[in-house]
Amino acid sequence: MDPFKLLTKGTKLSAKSQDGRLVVLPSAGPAKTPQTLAVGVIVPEQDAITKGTKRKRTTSSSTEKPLSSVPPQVPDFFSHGTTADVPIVNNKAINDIQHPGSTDDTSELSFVRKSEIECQQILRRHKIKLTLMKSVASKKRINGKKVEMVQLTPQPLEDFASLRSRFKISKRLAGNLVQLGYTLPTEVQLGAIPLLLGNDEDRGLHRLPKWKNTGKSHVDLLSVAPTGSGKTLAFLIPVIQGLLNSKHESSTSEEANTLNAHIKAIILAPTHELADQIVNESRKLVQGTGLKVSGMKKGMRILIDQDDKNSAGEVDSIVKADLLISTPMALANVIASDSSEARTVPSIHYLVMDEADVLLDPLFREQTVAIWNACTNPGLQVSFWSATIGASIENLAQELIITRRKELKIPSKNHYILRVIAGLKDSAIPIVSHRLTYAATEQGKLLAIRQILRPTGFEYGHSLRPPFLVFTQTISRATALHSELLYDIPFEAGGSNRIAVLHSSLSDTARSDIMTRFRRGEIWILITTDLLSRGIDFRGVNGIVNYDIPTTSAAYVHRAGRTGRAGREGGIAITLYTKEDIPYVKNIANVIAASERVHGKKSSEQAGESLPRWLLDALPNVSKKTKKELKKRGVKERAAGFMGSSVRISTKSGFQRQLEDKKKGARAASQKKTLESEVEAEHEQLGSESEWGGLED
Ligand SMILES: Nc1ncnc2c1ncn2[C@@H]1O[C@H](COP(=O)(O)OP(=O)(O)OP(=O)(O)O)[C@@H](O)[C@H]1O
Repeated sequence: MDPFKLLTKGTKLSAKSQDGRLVVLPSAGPAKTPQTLAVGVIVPEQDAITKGTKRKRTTSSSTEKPLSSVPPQVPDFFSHGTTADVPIVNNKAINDIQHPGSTDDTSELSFVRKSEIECQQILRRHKIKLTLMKSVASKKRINGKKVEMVQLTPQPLEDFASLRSRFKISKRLAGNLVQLGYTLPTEVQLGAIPLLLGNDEDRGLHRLPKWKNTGKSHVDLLSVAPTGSGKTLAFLIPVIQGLLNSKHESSTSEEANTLNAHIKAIILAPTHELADQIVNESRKLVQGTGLKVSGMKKGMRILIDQDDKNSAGEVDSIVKADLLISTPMALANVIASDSSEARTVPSIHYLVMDEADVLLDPLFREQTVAIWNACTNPGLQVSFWSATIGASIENLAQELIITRRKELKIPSKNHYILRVIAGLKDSAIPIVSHRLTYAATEQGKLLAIRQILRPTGFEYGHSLRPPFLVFTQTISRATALHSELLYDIPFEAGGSNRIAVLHSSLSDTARSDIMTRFRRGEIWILITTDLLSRGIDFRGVNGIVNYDIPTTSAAYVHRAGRTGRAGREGGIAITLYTKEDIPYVKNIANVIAASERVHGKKSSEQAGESLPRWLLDALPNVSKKTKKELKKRGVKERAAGFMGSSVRISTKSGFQRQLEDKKKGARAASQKKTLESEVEAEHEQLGSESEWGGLED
């Protein structure tokens, strides 16, 4: 049966294949656990999480129930925090958290610290590594020796319920987490939240030689964790709790009104789409807390000048929010264009950089650093988050932290730069099935994508079902591919309405309209550029197609990471490559091989994957120079402005095109000839008419 026809009838797909077998639907289905890296972990069942009863010992692979026992699942494409994705939660627990005093207060629960060995075991099982970074460690000269990096053992966060008992987070925030269905932290949350919310003992800093207990040390954090592993929540919980603490403190001081008009935290993200998504996530978490979250919009101002105050001493025209989320460009422009002399935002206590490697890439670096420099508060905590942070970006981040502190004369005593890594650094998500497919030519790629759209011998779990994303190298290629595929979806399945193109040349309104329609499931195939490759969380996306190869391995990691979110299995990442791509494709093959090794597939041939050992060996290595050029310009034959026809997106072959051009030329010539002869005839007629002289009265 045509999958499109099936989907138009509604989203209530039966989980049975044609032969009547029960099948696991791809990543649109609910995740068993958001923890994707753990081995031999005790995974509490949902009931056990909320009722505190049954526990089950299992491994990540053994958590899978046998196929026959998987209950039929209803794909709920793109649902965001709706019932299909949210585990069953205990209403009593919500009530306890939201209505203090009505029953036992969870904050009364005492937290028992684990021994260092127990902590080490948990961290090892979850593949979490915490390091005190070189820049600070070497300065401290531990035991008189210059140390490169020091490994720390923090107290991990094992469940969200302990956020109240351990860190005394607000009842509202804890209640919102329960209501949104968050019970079990993902690996990055398990490792990073205690570092940001806790004290030196939680961070493991107290075990450092020469450590002096001066209360809570100041930490800045670099965090590297796989795509879809919940980094957003890992930075939002500590920031929101920090804002609530400072709101509570300032409400008792005289400056309360003025202080409350100031923004205290900034989150930077590279695209509007990602910034909007973080705004939405934050708003859900701050509900009922009294905190205000704002996304940066045109015409907003953030700096406070005395002139801005009206007669009542209130501040007009200034965005009144505790947390501001923006792209670097929008915010840097606002700061630069402000009329006040200082152009600093001293009220900022938290600066979060999501997709930090892009924000510190030359493309955005100037704006990002300008914003950072404007944050002059000595207590500023800065954190960097991404699935890929290379060594050069790590070093740059440390350098910038240290230089800023020196310039502002902030003492470095008790200041630490920490790094948390979940899983294998800079690698592609292992629960996704990665396929590298040779398509030979552009024509081959078109045929391949058409086959993906209309698969023959369709089988659940093997073919890529809509909804999915298709990535191209440039805007013009995205547009060309869209026009080419526009009528490929059968009319009964919604036809051309089901396929759309999204890129940065579209207006903001058009972009957000397409995003909404894709999230709602109205659009099934979204053709885009790298604009959507980072951070965007479409829960129900079944896979991605790299129509054009990504130009860096990091880009591959992020594009592939749009599927397999929060532990959802069954996602597919297909990369089509042509003969032009062969010199560059080894990068991607290496990332895939590393990811499959993480997933325990020792030999991909054995595992039946599409990346056999011989291919990996046969592909040429990519030189550093080529990598650089590729990053800058992409595959040059596909770059904007390249005139060659061999890489044009079109079903027609060059020969066919030539024939058509010839025919067109001949038709035009014959039309011209006809026109000329008609004109001539007309002239002749006019001539004869003039000779005739017309009728006389
Ligand atoms: N503890 C959790 N339990 C269940 N789901 C979670 C948990 N934490 C986050 N999620 C869900 O996981 C999905 C991915 O989260 P998020 O967008 O924060 O990932 P990310 O690590 O930032 O990914 P990327 O690197 O692609 O930006 C979201 O839908 C989020 O709601």
